[in-house]
Amino acid sequence: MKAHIVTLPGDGVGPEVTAAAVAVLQAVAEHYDHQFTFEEHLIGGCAIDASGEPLPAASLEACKKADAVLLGAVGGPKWSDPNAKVRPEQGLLALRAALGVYANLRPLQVHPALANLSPLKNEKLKDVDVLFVRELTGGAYFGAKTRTADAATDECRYTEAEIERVVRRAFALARERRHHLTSVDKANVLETSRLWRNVVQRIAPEYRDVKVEHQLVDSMAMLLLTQPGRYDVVVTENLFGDILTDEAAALAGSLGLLPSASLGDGKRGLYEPIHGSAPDIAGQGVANPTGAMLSAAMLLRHSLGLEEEAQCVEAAVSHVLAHGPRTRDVGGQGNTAAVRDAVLMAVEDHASTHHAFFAGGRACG
Ligand SMILES: NC(=O)c1ccc[n+]([C@@H]2O[C@H](COP(=O)([O-])OP(=O)(O)OC[C@H]3O[C@@H](n4cnc5c(N)ncnc54)[C@H](O)[C@@H]3O)[C@@H](O)[C@H]2O)c1
Ligand SMILES: CC(C)[C@H](C(=O)O)[C@@H](O)C(=O)O
Ligand SMILES: [Mg+2]
Repeated sequence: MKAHIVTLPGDGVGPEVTAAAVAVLQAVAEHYDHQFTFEEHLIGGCAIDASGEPLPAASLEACKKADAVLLGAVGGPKWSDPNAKVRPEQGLLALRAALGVYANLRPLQVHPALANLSPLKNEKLKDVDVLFVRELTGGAYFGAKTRTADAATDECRYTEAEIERVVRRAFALARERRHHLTSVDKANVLETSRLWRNVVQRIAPEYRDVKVEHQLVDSMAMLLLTQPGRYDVVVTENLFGDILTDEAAALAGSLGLLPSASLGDGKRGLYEPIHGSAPDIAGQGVANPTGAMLSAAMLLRHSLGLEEEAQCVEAAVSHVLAHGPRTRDVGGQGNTAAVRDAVLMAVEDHASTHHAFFAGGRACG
């Protein structure tokens, strides 16, 4: 198939991990006879430096015309002055809003080879398989903001329609998985959370085969660490989802491991690892590219409908996590390039094993 992919490497380690993810997509194209074209654009701090804007019009226009968008990370100390008029993160938020990608899927699994890195020893970590569905285009991130000399506000606003579309997406995903949905809110305090809970309760009867539970976000933060194996799909609002998924990354062993897919109503999606620009390691070539490469797998699955190819990339990444090389955040000494090259070889192995075995079929892994 033909697909046009816009890449937005961004800042810090963003370009380092995005290059690895693009290499994986190029390997998939080569081994499965697809034609993927790539077009790189600016976003974030590098875009501010070049044009004064965190999301230049040319970048947004290119994303709107693409089949999928692959993003690295934005931000860094150079642009983090709290009094700055323009910030890299505004570019990312504007892009998510403009693409209408309201459902941010963030899967969490714990690779058996990394279980020793997890803070949990008492849980069967191999049973951990959680899909977070984070609302991505509403809440405090997008509400009105005010600032006076000695006070500031961030309005947290949700409409029923905004809640309903992401909750329906989460129910549908629960149906494809283990039929269990946990809705996380702060309904004991926040009006937006009471509306959120009302919407979940109203919709639930349409999905009788899905068991629903409500959990307050503070206790959820604790339960995620003590009983992660009991969760299937977890749906929550924007800010809670941001925080809980970095916590989830600690369970997996590193923030560098987790991917994400941001989806709207169409096929086009925005794919990015959940981590940031990691200024403390940027430029050293040691960033873990796993989250970015698994985001590329999600791109193949959700925007291009290439499930077998997605599974091939996931199997290749899993193979390399098991056998190395690994980056130092996950206990290894390998650099980004070494991990990338090992994954590329594993993709080739999987693809060619399959072709030899099935004489031209396309399954892999
Ligand atoms: N999607 C995004 O673009 C995104 C996401 C989160 C943070 N940010 C931005 O990134 C900047 C830095 O934020 P932060 O330091 O709080 O979070 P961060 O995710 O950049 O880094 C947190 C810690 O995790 C480590 N880490 C992150 N990614 C890694 C990887 N791939 N491999 C190995 N280690 C990795 C870092 O070295 C650091 O120690 C901020 O400007 C923030 O706004 C951007
Ligand atoms: C950089 C920032 C705006 C972003 C968010 O909070 O959504 C990041 O933390 C993420 O998780 O993608
Ligand atoms: Mg975050």
